[in-house]
Amino acid sequence: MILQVKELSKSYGKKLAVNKISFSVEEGQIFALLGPNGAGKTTTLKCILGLRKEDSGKIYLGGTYAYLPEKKELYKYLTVEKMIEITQNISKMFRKEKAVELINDFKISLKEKIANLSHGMLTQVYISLVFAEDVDIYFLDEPTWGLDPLMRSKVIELVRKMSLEGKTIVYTSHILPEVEKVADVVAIMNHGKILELDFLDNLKEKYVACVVGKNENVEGYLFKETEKENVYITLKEKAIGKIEPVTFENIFEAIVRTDKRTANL
Ligand SMILES: Nc1ncnc2c1ncn2[C@@H]1O[C@H](COP(=O)(O)OP(=O)(O)OP(=O)(O)O)[C@@H](O)[C@H]1O
Repeated sequence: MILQVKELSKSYGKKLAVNKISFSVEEGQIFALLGPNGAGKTTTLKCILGLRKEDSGKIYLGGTYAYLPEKKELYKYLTVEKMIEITQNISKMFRKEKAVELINDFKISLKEKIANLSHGMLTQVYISLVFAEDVDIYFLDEPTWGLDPLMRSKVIELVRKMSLEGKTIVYTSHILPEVEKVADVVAIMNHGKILELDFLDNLKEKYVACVVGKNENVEGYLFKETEKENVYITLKEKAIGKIEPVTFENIFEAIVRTDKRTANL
């Protein structure tokens, strides 16, 4: 195990941003932390990286790491080339040739000023700088935010390649089809809690939708209501009535929309 988080909590004043969450990540795994805005994903990453001090809980991080923050900001008045040079001077693990190769792959000129890059291009430069670090674990906070579909695929391809090389990836995202393409394990967060944590394949396997009459009660997440029927998303063994398959998106939506306590799972 390369990362273990145990009972981590963090508040900002009265706001409980992360509420006793636990998970662990194995070497070489791609671990996706999912959840709607404000779920507590960034705070979790920041506590792991020591950028925020947790209120309670234990964190074990057993390797070198690099971090792609949610706010992708680089020094505006430098060129991409200068940015690479500076990064090389401050980081022992940085491989200049790798950064240049990745930036060339994204078809961005090394002579370009950071200020002239579009949001997507800036993200690509930042991702290249992060992946050029020869570390054990990469923490990526919304690495594909603001990228067009082609570029998103490219980044996801990179994530997969790094994982094949034995690197560990922990990343946050809102984009479920993309997560589905690449993640080994997913943790679904809402209101500071992890509501579901499993291998993606297990998760898709263990839930089904069941359609029951209005007066029937199912232990599960109420997903849809029609005049005559209710549709629940529930664990296979708890399902009654007419059973239908569900997509990962359905499962995510149901878990995030319904409070776990009312779901009785
Ligand atoms: N510096 C801060 N001061 C006060 N409250 C904060 C601060 N940072 C985050 N929060 C609050 O903590 C909660 C969790 O925020 P966090 O940024 O961790 O969520 P997130 O899941 O990363 O959201 P998003 O997907 O929108 O980036 C939110 O309610 C947010 O408003």
